[in-house]
Parts: sequence; C-alpha cells; structure tokens
Amino acid sequence: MSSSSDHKLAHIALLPSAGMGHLTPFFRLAALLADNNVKITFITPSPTVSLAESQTLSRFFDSFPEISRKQFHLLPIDYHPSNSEDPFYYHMERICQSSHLLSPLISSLYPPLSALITDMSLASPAISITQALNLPNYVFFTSSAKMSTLFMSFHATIGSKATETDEIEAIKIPGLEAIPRSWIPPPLLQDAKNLLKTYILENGKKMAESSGILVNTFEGIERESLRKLNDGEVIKGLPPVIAIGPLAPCEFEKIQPLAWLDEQPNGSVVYVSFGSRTAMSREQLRELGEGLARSGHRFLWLVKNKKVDREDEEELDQIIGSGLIERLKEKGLVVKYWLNQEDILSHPAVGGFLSHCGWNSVTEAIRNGVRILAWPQHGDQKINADIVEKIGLGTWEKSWGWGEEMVVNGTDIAENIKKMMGNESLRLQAKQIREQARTAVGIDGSSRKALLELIEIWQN
Ligand SMILES: O=c1ccn([C@@H]2O[C@H](COP(=O)(O)OP(=O)(O)O[C@H]3O[C@H](CO)[C@@H](O)[C@H](O)[C@H]3O)[C@@H](O)[C@H]2O)c(=O)[nH]1
Repeated sequence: MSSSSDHKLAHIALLPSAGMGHLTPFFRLAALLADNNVKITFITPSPTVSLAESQTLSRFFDSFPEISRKQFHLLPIDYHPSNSEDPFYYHMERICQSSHLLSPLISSLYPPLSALITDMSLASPAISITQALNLPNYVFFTSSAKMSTLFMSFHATIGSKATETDEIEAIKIPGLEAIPRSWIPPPLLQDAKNLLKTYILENGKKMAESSGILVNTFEGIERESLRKLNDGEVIKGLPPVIAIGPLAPCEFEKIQPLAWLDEQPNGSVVYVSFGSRTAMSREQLRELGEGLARSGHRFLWLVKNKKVDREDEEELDQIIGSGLIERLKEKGLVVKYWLNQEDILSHPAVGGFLSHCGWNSVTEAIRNGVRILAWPQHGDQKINADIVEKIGLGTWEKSWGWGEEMVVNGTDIAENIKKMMGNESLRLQAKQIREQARTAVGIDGSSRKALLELIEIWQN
C-alpha cells in the first residue's frame, strides 16, 4: 500500500548482475540511498549463481524491510558456453537474454520510478528499455573510473580491429597514458568473440547514452581519470561520471567475529584472499601455502578452489596437502568458507593484504587503511593494481602475470610478502588514503555532495 508521502520521495530501482563483486556494491548503494530518504526497489535476477549471493540477499532484505524486492525470473538461455567460459559471464548473458521481461516489470512499479540504476554489464539492454519508457537510466560501474575508460573506449579502439590485435602493444585511450597490452584481459585480445568481449563491446558503447555513470571511487585516488572523463577528453559527449565512493559496508554483512585475530599482535597479520570468484590451480595454491609458511609472517588465508562456491567441496588437506597444512598452522589460519572481509580488514591485527585487486577489495582496503600486495588474476584487476601502486597503497610484482598464466613459486611469494610487510611508507600512506576516503564520504565531502545532488535531481 502506498501513502501520500511516498509521492514526495524519489523512487529508484536498482538492477544488479551476477556475482558478489557486483551485488555487494549494489547493496551498499541501496542502503545509502534508503538512508537518505530514497524509496528503493531492488530487482533480483533469480536464480543466482553462487550460494553467497542468495544467502546475502536474504540477510539484506531481512535487514531492510523498507526496501522492496522485485524478483526477475530468468528464462532458460539460448547459448552454449565453452568449458573455458566463466559461469558468471554466462549468467550475465542469461540476464541480458531475459531483459525483455524487464519492461513490464519496471512499468508495474509504484509509485512510478524516478530512475533505474543498472550494473554496467546490463547497460545495453537496460538503456534500450528505459529509453522506450522515457525513464532516466544510470549505470553503476562497480570497478574503477580508470577501468571505465577502457570499458567505454574498447569498441572504438582494439575492439574495432578484429584481426590485428596481435600487433597491438598498448591501447592508447585519448587523454590517458597508454595501457600496456599485458594489462588487457587476454579474452579481449582474441579474434573470436567470447562473452567478456561481447559484453564490453556492447555495454561500453551503450553507456554513453545513459543519464549518468556512478562509480565506487573518490577524487582522492582517481582525480585525473574522473576529470578527463568529465571534460570529454576520453569520449566526447559522455553523461556525468559521478564518484560516490568508497561505499560503506552494511551492518548486516557482519557474520561473526574471528576470535583468532583477537589473539594476534596489532598490524602483524597478512590477509590473503582473491575475492568471491577466483579459483587457483592446486599447484598454485600449494606454492602460495609454501610462500606464506616461508614469509615468517602471521596470516589469514581464505582458500578458493572453484569459481562457484556451490562446487567448492573438497577438504583443505586434499587441496593443500596435510603436511603443508600442519606447517601452516604454526603461524596462520587457513579457512575455506565465506568470512566477511570487512570484519577482517577492519581488525587491528591485520597489517597487509595479498589481494587480486577486485575493485571492492581495493576500496575496502582503502577504507580500513590496509596496504596491499597486488596479484591481479583476471579482468580489470591489472588496471586496479596500477592504481594501487600509483597512489602508494601497495606494491605489484608485474612478472607474476595473470592467474593461470604461470605458477608463481613460493620463494618469490615469500619475498614479496616480506617486502610489503616491511615497507613502512606503504603503511603510512595507507592510513593517509583512509583519511582521504573518510573525508570524501563525510559531510561536505566530494562523494557525499555528489550523491546528495543526484538525489535532488531525482526528487525534482
Ligand atoms: O570470503 C569472502 C570473499 C569475498 N568477500 C567480499 O566479496 C567482495 C568481492 O569483490 P571483489 O574484491 O571486487 O572481487 P571479485 O569477487 O573478484 O569481484 C568481481 O567484480 C569486481 C567489481 O566489478 C571486479 O573488480 C573483480 O575483478 C571481479 O572479479 C568484496 O566485497 C569482499 O569483501 C567476502 O566478504 N568474503
């Protein structure tokens, strides 16, 4: 039932896509908007790929009864992925193929929407639908602003050169320094179309027709990229690119405190995690275990053996080997289940983060002032690692390549962990960047002001 006061509020629907890396920032944005008196409808494509998504969705709606849930039932898909294709990209494709169902769904919402906010991976179908409905459409880009420049320029740069990609050494994006070939996800350099390539080509191009692009970043770390995007130096005629981050985690994300961390000295623990959907080979996991054991540091290691959590069934000693597991127990804790990363990064015992540089992990490390040893695995992660290195938040050993490209040996990993944990200037810089992040989202901060201005536009 609606009350007359509903009509004074902006009513925004949010449409996330697949995977925790995309869903989590949508939760956080929804919570922030609801906290600022915006009426929210959260559209949930179902089913989800991972258990983590469905479990977190339940907890999210339990915690925010004022946020309406609208289920978006996905159709079976007319596409057969190759074995190498990522189940999360495949699911995004399924959402796209069901997108004609969105039009009646959106039209049925009451009060009528002020705007729709869509994940970048759904920009192309969603913007076509909202254009037909004459409804403003904002894209929420869940990675860095720098990555958005590659995403949106791709169709006009290497994406347009079907057969010559072998000759490309670097992508020159107007206004930005060249992006080396080795930083570009390999599927984007293949001649044949694949899901990642198609998704960037189509969505990146269409984003220019949106009403605005929201990015979970802030001026302090990406001032130049944001300025150039907004000055038309990257692409002419883009809608406003608005930095609204770093978004804060919600209370409901907390799971349980980890007693083990309480027993460790301040700043002594290296936290090791590669996000929600990166599986390492068994061989690489064992080398990583060796590296942690040899580093001499305490550590908390979240192991993932399969991309999709539902399939991750093997026991730790089968994966890592019981001998190594015993050695690792001397200094660290190894777990193979979902822990809330924010609980870990905010714990005073944590002094460094060995991370794949998924953008949520980077922004969470920033919010908590934790330095990073970057080990990008796929996708946007080398672009993000470059930001981490440039702002002085962390180090990046570029010779390690992409995940699965090679097996990095334990001795190398140990050396790099020691370097990162011994680097005092990174530690201090991480604390400074944390303060800049707090300022950006605090009263009169750039991200906060930008969000409030947007809400005012929606209300009018
Ligand atoms: O045990 C875990 C594992 C993950 N997380 C959380 O899950 C999210 C993971 O996101 P992210 O760090 O961005 O990594 P991915 O899951 O790999 O995210 C995907 O989506 C990101 C945003 O678009 C991209 O930057 C990444 O490259 C892409 O792989 C973060 O909020 C973490 O805090 C936990 O809380 N506990």
